[in-house]
Amino acid sequence: MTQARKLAAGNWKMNGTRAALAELEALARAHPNPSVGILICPPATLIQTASAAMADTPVEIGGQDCHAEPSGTHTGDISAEMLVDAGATSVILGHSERREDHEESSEDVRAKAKAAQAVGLVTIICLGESLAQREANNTLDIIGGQLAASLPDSCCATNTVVAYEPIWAIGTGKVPTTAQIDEVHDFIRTRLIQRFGEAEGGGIPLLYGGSVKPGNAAEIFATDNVDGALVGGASLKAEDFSPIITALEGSA
Ligand SMILES: O=C[C@H](O)COP(=O)(O)O
Repeated sequence: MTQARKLAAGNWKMNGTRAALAELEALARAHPNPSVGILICPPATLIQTASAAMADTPVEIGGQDCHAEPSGTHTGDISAEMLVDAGATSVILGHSERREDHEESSEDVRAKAKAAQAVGLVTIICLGESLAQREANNTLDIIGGQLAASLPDSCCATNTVVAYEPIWAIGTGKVPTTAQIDEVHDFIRTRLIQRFGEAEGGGIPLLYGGSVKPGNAAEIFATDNVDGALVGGASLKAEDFSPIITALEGSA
């Protein structure tokens, strides 16, 4: 049985304009007193408005990336301090779409995580294997390598969340079996405890991400060492994300 806190996190990716804030309002109305954490990571343009709109609600707002440097000549980038200034409490780092689109390495992710944790952000660090890597039976090697290199030594139960997102399950409707999720989450938990100790490593929430929907959430949340989800497409509409939150609240 996991000792980590539970979290339902939504990653809006490059979706949403101000009109989408109505979905946040609806989500907050549906969950005035949730027993799990609720986080939405909208595009950067909406962080300040969204955090102001959610100020008196349990819904927290996060970023989708940050730069490793605090300031400087980095056109188009956003620092961790800027996210905090805009009202973010968390930041997603190392999502496979950033690792691929922006050629981010695990070392880049670790530098960003250090910068984010230094200003008080919770870092949601993403790991995941490709279909080719899974089919070659390399999943645990890949995940182990990404985990070791992406997490700085400053990680602990209160400033870190790890999200396992098999790349082949993202936005595809394909979901691993619960046995496959269980194997990877158990492996990550064991490595976290080996590195950070029972209290800290055992307390870091482990999220599953990849085609989580209202119809499969309860089964996924019943899996050992699954403390929540990082949800893409189904987090864009309150009517889809709300039952996922409710399923997490109902999980043991
Ligand atoms: O960050 C979220 C993941 O990439 C999952 O996306 P998805 O729920 O649309 O498959």
